[in-house]
Amino acid sequence: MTVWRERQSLILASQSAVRKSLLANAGIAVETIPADIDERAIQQNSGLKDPGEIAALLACEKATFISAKYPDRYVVGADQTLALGDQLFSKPADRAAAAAQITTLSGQTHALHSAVSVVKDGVTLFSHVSVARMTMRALTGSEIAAYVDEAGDAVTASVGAYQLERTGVHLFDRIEGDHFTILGLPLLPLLAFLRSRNLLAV
Ligand SMILES: Nc1nc2c(ncn2[C@@H]2O[C@H](COP(=O)(O)OP(=O)(O)OP(=O)(O)O)[C@@H](O)[C@H]2O)c(=O)[nH]1
Repeated sequence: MTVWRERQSLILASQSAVRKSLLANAGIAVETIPADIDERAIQQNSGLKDPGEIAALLACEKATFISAKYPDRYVVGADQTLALGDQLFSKPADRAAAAAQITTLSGQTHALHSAVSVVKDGVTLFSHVSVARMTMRALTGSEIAAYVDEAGDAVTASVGAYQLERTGVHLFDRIEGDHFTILGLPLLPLLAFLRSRNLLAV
């Protein structure tokens, strides 16, 4: 059963398995076509410093890039940034970089900005950014090493070096914000927009 009313499926311009699963589990017919854009170059050329604005720009760029190749299709783009004060983090390159990043985040509260855009025929129909605040436990070196060993290479798959719904949950004392925002997709605002366009059956 699908709740998606369009004849053609929704396109998710993302390689993110968890973003796809969030949409598919909501009963939406979705296909993934990752956008091959240079995120770091776009970010640098924009001159933007605000983590929410950076996420919004990149989400829109991904959706627009794919929309140009798929006329008459609804395309969703998403992006997530992590900020500790003025410091922005990217996905750690390897386990050692993940351990160093977690050491920096330990005992502090960082912000995850997750942005989503919907583009059709090159027109941005919807754009939204949600924020979650993540308070990490004060972790010892051996606790961080044990976490990285347990989480494995998955630590390089997300900007925070954690998957909250898996081992990452052990890193936190407190979480403020919605679960989907933390996983990288402001799902509820996206569904509200799609519903407002009469694209959902529920
Ligand atoms: N499973 C899981 N994934 C997370 C979590 N937090 C962040 N992520 C993922 O980390 C990635 C954030 O990096 P992005 O650059 O936004 O997206 P990406 O994975 O590179 O994919 P693109 O959309 O193709 O750029 C996304 O795939 C998020 O879904 C989490 O707690 N759990």
